[in-house]
Amino acid sequence: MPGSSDKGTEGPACRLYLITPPSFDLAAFSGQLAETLGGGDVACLQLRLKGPDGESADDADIRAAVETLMPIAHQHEVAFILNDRPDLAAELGCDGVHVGREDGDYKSARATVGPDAIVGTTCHNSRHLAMEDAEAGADYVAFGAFFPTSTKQVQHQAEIETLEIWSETMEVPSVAIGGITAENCAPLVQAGADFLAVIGAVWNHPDGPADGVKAMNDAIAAAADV
Ligand SMILES: Cc1ncc(COP(=O)(O)OP(=O)(O)O)c(N)n1
Ligand SMILES: Cc1ncsc1CCOP(=O)(O)O
Ligand SMILES: [Mg+2]
Repeated sequence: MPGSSDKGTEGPACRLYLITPPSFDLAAFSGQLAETLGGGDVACLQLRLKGPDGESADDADIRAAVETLMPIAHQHEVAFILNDRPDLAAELGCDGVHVGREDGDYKSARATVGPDAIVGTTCHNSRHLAMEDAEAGADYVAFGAFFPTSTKQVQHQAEIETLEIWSETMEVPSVAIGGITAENCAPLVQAGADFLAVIGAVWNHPDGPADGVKAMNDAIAAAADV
């Protein structure tokens, strides 16, 4: 993972993992994305075109979004990760892919995208699943949902203790997700999360998404400073 946890060495111990809004007008969103990524530190951007009920955009819309948005991410030195689709990630040259438990397993994602791409997996609240994927070679493991969210109908809640034990015992970076905001993120940072993945906290920020990035950066820095 880009700039992943440098606990005890240099650089931030926890960084922002930004996920796109569930839908957007591509022309308008590309300008907004550039402005947003200019708002502060973002480690990676995940393209996730998917509504709260799990309905995904069609392949043509995903392809068009990757072709337009990946260069913008790269101009800001932000890694570009595609949700759910190792096949399209490989075809389109994305930096990585995120796969959940219903998106095929880690090994087949890795076989599709190759050895150099980032592969992250959803592990809900399970250190067992995370350990299996980490040992198989996953670049990060994601735990969640930590807080209530209206962005996705979630079936699993995660506990801060899961993150704490993971960060004390394992080297593979962890991502925390689900209802995370600048106001509630401190315990996740202090539990050792390497990345905080957010949608609403940035895209629904009352002062706009660039301020949303800045607010998350400031909250992470403040929590890490305690
Ligand atoms: C970083 C990150 N973590 C978890 C998820 C959720 O993936 P999944 O469980 O497959 O659910 P969908 O996002 O596909 O609805 C994620 N996308 N990113
Ligand atoms: C994709 C996903 N997986 C678990 S919760 C969630 C939604 C995260 O969005 P938000 O940051 O708006 O709660
Ligand atoms: Mg998925």
